[in-house]
Amino acid sequence: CGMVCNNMGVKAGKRVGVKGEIPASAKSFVLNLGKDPANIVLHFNPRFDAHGDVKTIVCNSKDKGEWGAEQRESAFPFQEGSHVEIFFTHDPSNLTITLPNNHQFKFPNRSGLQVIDFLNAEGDFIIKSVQLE
Ligand SMILES: C=CCO[C@@H]1O[C@H](CO)[C@@H](O[C@@H]2O[C@H](CO)[C@H](O)[C@H](OCc3cn(Cc4cccc(/C=C\CN=C(N)N)c4)nn3)[C@H]2O)[C@H](O)[C@H]1NC(C)=O
Repeated sequence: CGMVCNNMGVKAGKRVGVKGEIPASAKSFVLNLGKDPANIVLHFNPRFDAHGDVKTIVCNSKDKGEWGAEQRESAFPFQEGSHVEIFFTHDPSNLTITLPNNHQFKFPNRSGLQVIDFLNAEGDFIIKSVQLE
């Protein structure tokens, strides 16, 4: 599995910037943000070709280990074999995700999580830097 960050202490209004490499053979990658692995406020899952989804961002949440309802985004500014930077910020109601082409979308903060302490990457993404600002 990929990199794991704990105790990040990212409060509402602060931003997390994740830089990483997407390999040429990428099918799918995940960035999870939340409190811990069982309490994910945003499961961010761009799918190049996975689970029947093609070039679709699937987002979800996990509360005490239970998945919520999926939300699909049509914007897909990702290419296999590239370097990207993705920004995440949150407030008590929503997370705002800023994608490489500056496209933004929101995902509800279903748990109302105040502080994002946990970040991990799974699948076809090699984290190069995590910036807390
Ligand atoms: C239509 C049939 C029934 O409905 C489907 O049912 C699936 C199973 O429930 C859901 O799928 C699940 O959706 C969840 C979000 O809701 C998570 O994403 C979960 O994955 C959790 C996960 C896996 N991982 C490891 C990982 C992640 C990415 C890549 C790799 C490995 C390599 C790939 N690279 C290659 N091979 N080069 C490994 N981390 N977290 C995913 O299985 C589908 O969305 C859903 N589709 C729809 C339309 O409803």
